[in-house]
Amino acid sequence: MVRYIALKGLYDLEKTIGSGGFAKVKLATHIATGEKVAIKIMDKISLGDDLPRVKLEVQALKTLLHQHICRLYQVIETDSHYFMVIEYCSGGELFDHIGIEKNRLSETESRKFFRQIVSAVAYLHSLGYAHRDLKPENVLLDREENLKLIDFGLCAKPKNGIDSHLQTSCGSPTYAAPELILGKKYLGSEVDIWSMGVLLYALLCGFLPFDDNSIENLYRKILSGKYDEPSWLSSSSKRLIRAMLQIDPKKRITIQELCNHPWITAGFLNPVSFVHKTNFEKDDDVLSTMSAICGEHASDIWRKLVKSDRTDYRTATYLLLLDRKLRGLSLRISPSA
Ligand SMILES: O=C(Nc1ccc2c(c1)CNCC2)c1ccc(F)cc1
Repeated sequence: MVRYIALKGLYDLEKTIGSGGFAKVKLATHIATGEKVAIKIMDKISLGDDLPRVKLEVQALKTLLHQHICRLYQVIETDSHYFMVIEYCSGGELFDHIGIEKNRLSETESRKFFRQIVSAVAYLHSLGYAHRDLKPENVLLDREENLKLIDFGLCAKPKNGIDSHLQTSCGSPTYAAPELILGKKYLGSEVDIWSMGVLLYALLCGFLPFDDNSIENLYRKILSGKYDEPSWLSSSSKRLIRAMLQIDPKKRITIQELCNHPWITAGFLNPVSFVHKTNFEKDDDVLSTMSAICGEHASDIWRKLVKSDRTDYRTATYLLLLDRKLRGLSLRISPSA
């Protein structure tokens, strides 16, 4: 096992659970609490001019506190690497959960997951962010099958707010909106709606609305806006998918309309909503557990936490203990911490 000095005494690295373009994700144990975490390891050389994406993702994840967005616990930077310690999603990718045999979900199960995606994206947009890379690989499940969005490396927070235009072409074409692949100016909120339409279609159908091995054919299909509507789709599902996969972004359903759409609210008492959290709450049990071990007063620990940049080991320990408490587990911490 490759040893990283920067993690010594803090995290024990285990198996690799993902590897993308310039990042490798490894399962690890946070030594002080014994909790599992995912550590995204990026070496600065292979990052190249993608380096700003890391800072963007860190800034976004530090701000975003939502039950369906993967939590950032700690960031460690060395001369050669970045380590992002993120919430571990032991259920892996949602679409692996759908599995091969079933290959698609029922309307009810699709709705359960899709409402969680809509809640996370509505929260993102309310803070002026757009994800811009919504795709199955970025939708994971935790141990309780709660959905978690990851990979905010492409997210954007346009300086003049979510309604100002972006231009950078990014994300994978299969899930990209027509205006994005045409290189037009686009609104992050509108391209996220299109990508969520592709995700909803994949949940309900078990395959993609636009797919082709040749990039030109794929583009042609996306720009045509034509896709199959399998017989098993209800008319309400078809109406919602059509409203999301509108070629003209101005005709596309908005995130607010989506939260209240009849298909989304069917069987539920209320529209999709989200809580506007941007600061974590003070928890006295967690603070007293930490103070019992490290000898500092709980009030001092909290003061340092609030003043910190929220990406140090103390923050990770606090948040992981808070997660344990919210899961009804005992608050234990090993003395070596
Ligand atoms: O937990 C993550 N990935 C993960 C976890 C479990 C499994 C996988 C990925 C894939 N194989 C099945 C088990 C994860 C969490 C945060 C992140 F930014 C990137 C990845």
